[in-house]
Amino acid sequence: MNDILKKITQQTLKDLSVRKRNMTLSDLRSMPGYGRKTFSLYESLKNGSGIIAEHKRQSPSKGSFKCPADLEKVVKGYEKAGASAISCLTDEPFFGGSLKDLQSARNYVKIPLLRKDFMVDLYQVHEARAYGADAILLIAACLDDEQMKTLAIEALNLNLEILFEVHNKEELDRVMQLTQSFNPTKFVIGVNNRDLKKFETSIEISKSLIAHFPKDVLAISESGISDPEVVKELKQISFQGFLIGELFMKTDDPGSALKSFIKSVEE
Ligand SMILES: O=P(O)(O)OC[C@@H](O)[C@@H](O)c1c[nH]c2ccccc12
Repeated sequence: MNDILKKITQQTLKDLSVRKRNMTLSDLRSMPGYGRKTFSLYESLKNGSGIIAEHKRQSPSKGSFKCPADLEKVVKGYEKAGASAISCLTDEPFFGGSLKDLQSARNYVKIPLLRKDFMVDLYQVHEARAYGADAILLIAACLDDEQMKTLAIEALNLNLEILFEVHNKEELDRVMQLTQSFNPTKFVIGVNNRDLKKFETSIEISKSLIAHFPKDVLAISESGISDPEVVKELKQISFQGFLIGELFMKTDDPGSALKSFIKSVEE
C-alpha cells in the first residue's frame, strides 16, 4: 500500500473504533434505512447517461472545491440533470464528507447511491446499508484478497452492489479472480485514472486496461474526466460508466454543469 493510502486507512480504522463504541451492529441493523429496498447501480448505468456524479467537498490533492451549493441542491441537481447514480464521499478527515451526508442524500434522491469511502472493515458495510447506500466502493489497493472477498460477500448478502476499483493489471486480475463466480449484474469494475502516488490522472490507464476486462463486466472510468469528447471516446471502447467529481464540484451549480456535460456527450 502506498503512503497516502496507508495514512488514510489508518485514520479510517481509528475513527471506526470510536463509531463502533457508540453504535453496535445491532443498533445499525435497527436503523430505518437498513431494510429498505435498494436501487441497482448496474441497471441504472446500463439504462441511462452512465454518469456517476460525485458529491465531494475537498480532496487531499485539490484541497477545498469551495462549492457554494449545499448537499441538497447538489444531489437533487444531479438527479434532475440525468445522473445514473451519485457517489457520496463519507470520509471526513480527507474528503470532508460524512455518513450524515449519505443519509441526507438518501432522503433527497431516488437514484442509486454509492458510499465513497475507504472500506476496510465489515462494520462499514453495515453502516453503508443503514445510512442509505445502494452500492459500496472496494479499492483493490487497500485490501488483500481475503479482506476483499469478505467485504464483497457481506455486501452482496446485504443487497448492496459493489464498485471494485483498480489501477493496474495486477489489481484487475485479483478482482476478476474473486468475482468469477459472482453474478455480473451485482458489481462493476472501475479503473481509477488517478495515480495515488503522484496524484496525476491519465485516461490512458482506462484505455490500456479495457482490453483485459471480461465481456460481461460493466467497465467504469474514474477520475480526471473533464471533456465530453473523452467520454465519447471511452464509450467507443466499451466503457459504460464514468465517475466524475471535481469538474462539477468546482462550479457554483454542479447540477447545471452536469446537465450541459451530458448534452455535449449526446451531441
Ligand atoms: O474528481 P474527479 O477527478 O472527477 O474524480 C472522481 C472520483 O473518481 C475520485 O474522487 C475517486 C476515485 N476513487 C476514489 C477513492 C476514494 C475517494 C475518491 C475517489
